[in-house]
Amino acid sequence: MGSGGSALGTRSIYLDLDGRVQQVVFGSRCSTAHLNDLVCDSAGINRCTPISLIDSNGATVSLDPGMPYNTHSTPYKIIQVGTPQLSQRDTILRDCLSQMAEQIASAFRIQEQRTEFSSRIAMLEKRLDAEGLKLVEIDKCKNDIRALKDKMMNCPDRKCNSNLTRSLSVHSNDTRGGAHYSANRNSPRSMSNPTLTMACLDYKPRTPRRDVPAYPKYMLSQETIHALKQPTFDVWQWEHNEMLSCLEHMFHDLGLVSEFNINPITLKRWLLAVQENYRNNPFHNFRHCFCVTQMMYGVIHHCNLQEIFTAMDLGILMIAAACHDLDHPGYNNAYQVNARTELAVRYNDVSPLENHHAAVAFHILSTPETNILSGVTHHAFTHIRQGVIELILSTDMARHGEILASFREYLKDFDFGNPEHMKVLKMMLIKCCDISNEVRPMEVSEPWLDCLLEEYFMQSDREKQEGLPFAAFMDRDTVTKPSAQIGFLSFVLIPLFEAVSQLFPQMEETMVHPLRESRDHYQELSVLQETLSKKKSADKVPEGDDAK
Ligand SMILES: Nc1nc2c(ncn2[C@@H]2O[C@H](COP(=O)(O)O)[C@@H](O)[C@H]2O)c(=O)[nH]1
Ligand SMILES: [Mg+2]
Ligand SMILES: [Zn+2]
Repeated sequence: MGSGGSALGTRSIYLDLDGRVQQVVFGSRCSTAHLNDLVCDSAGINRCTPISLIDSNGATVSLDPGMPYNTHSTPYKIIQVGTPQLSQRDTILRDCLSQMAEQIASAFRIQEQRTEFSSRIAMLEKRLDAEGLKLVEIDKCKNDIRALKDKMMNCPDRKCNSNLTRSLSVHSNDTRGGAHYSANRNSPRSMSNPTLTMACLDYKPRTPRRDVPAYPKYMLSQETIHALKQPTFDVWQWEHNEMLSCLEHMFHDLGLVSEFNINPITLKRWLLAVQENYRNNPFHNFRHCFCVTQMMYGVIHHCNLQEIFTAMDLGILMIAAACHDLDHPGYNNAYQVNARTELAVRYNDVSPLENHHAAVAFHILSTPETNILSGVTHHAFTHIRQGVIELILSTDMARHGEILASFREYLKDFDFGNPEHMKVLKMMLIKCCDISNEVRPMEVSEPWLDCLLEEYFMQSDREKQEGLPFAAFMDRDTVTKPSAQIGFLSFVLIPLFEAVSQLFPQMEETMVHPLRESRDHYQELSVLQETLSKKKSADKVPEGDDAK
């Protein structure tokens, strides 16, 4: 083998690169690493690739500056012996590149996932569409959740826009000491949600969340006891627990507790259950239940109904009044029918709400702890049940004309001994109490109108949103207080009370007169509003038009 040395201190080796011979020249003081790089560069392979040289005899030659020389005719072959060993810089570069690659891949994966999610959502939407109403139901749920949140913020069961002064009082220890009922304005049932009721075909009434402790006997002041019997009673000044105490007093006072052999604790539990099964709708809430029952109690005293009705009938009137709007969802029968809710489907569009109120009433009475009728005979229970159902069903205003017409017929020769006459009289009485807000003083009745319109507007807003028919009298764009009341007073309330007052003339002064006054008030208000709006339009006429 000849020496690859030179006078300049350089050396050279020959490489066989796929049959082509290449000379590599390097300095005599070149490092092994540098020589490695030179060989790799000549062969066009990565400098990091571990290589070995093989001589013409097949022997391995170590790659270092002192390696044996060779000639053009005995070139070394290059063998790659492993994966490249990376320099630190290359390692960093490789890591960066692999991270970038990973990110690009994951971006692609995200895109793929997005596409997959989109198609899955589209599939679900298709399925929901295919299942028709369910999509609407889900929307309703969402709206209801929104409405519930609004309601929680606004505390709806309240006295609307009214600032009444306390004219009546409750003895300080009768309800507020905690030993009695606790106020429960914002119970979790505070939702206007027909969907939830509708979804629950086997309605389970709420049971009182607290048991009734042994408590000191309630003490209503004499003033309150007296005021409770009047239609002028200020129903806005009482907390729920106070209203419960008042209701309790009424049942005791009418002798129903002894007549029905009611355990006083069971009465308290029943009242709590009734309260808890009213929702916090703007209008159809526990306070409305209280108003109707208090008016019934007032009418019983005012018209001496104890003389013409049995205790059982009085019980039927009072229980029906307290239960007549149980679990009202805040949307009327027209909505139930048009929206084809579960209630409408369940009751074949026939008074779905009233049927539901009655069913809830008897669910409550089917629970031993809240069954105020557990002490009566089987026969008496059946009679009371029939009477209460009849009365609650008669509160459907769709039956107003029919019931009033029957009563007018019987009035021609009214017979207090005729069960059919008495049944229709009871229907008339609960109907009167149900819509009696306008009988009350203006400062009590007007906030109720605000509440009623609030509930109406909620319904028509929803009907518009759901593409359902909506009633003009519920439309916020057209209704005013006078427009809501003049017709209702003239054609519904006054004729109704006038008919009953033919049997009980004492109602003329206490109830029919206030109704006429209210009608006159709203008629005056209507004229005033019209004049004002005409003046407003006139003021808007441009000056140039005046000159004409
Ligand atoms: N325009 C008015 N409508 C009234 C008023 N008070 C009651 N009503 C309507 O009657 C029903 C009564 O049935 P309910 O069992 O639902 O309470 C009520 O829904 C209203 O539609 C009134 O003062 N003005
Ligand atoms: Mg009702
Ligand atoms: Zn009612």
